[in-house]
Amino acid sequence: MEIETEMKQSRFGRICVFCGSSQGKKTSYQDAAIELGKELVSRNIDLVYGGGSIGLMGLVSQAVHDGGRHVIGVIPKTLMPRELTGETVGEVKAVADMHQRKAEMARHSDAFIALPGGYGTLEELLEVITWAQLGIHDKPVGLLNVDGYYNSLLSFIDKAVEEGFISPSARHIIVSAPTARELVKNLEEYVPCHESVASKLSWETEQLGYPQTYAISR
Ligand SMILES: CC(C)=CCNc1ncnc2c1ncn2[C@@H]1O[C@H](COP(=O)(O)O)[C@@H](O)[C@H]1O
Repeated sequence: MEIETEMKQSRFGRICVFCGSSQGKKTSYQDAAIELGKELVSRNIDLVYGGGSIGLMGLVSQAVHDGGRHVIGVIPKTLMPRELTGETVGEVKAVADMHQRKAEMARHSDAFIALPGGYGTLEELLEVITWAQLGIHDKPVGLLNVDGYYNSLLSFIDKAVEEGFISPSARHIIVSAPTARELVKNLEEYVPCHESVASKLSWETEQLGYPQTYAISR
């Protein structure tokens, strides 16, 4: 029988987490960030995130670090002073700006997960969904819908499908679940099925700075 602490096999080496630089008003958001960190640890997965110790970003990174997994914080030079974003646990990757930060976070990860957050989180989430739609990557994108926080976003996306602005196959890019355990399990089983407008290889150099021979997906 599988015991709770037993290490689960994962197809992912590293997952990038987008989340609020604030903690949110409900403790369930904070609990979910810690729970997600522990879920990654239990599956032997390392973390890539935006760096620093503020908000949910601090909670998830601390949980992964405390569990003994590697943490990479990708942080623009202008946000590096500790009084702005707090101390980053684990490895710090300094980048020139927010655009390079997102490319680096994507480049180093095998999947993406968004916890509750604000504009920054939404922007990061929608960008990796758009990149998946265009075929820049084929990495799974998960939404941790804690206490229905993202219900209205998911309804809006369904409306965009109904109104003909998002194709039904592109709707399936987003994998959502209410708990970290269910979400990571669903991401492990995810098979990309949307059609992309350009081959992955042709985008790798342009968007992610890869040489053509480098394989993004593991
Ligand atoms: C006032 C000040 C300098 C705050 C520092 N603020 C930040 N520090 C680190 N990452 C951030 C910050 N603001 C946005 N981000 C990025 O955007 C997301 C959080 O933005 P938000 O709180 O959801 O909108 C994170 O995933 C992170 O990658």
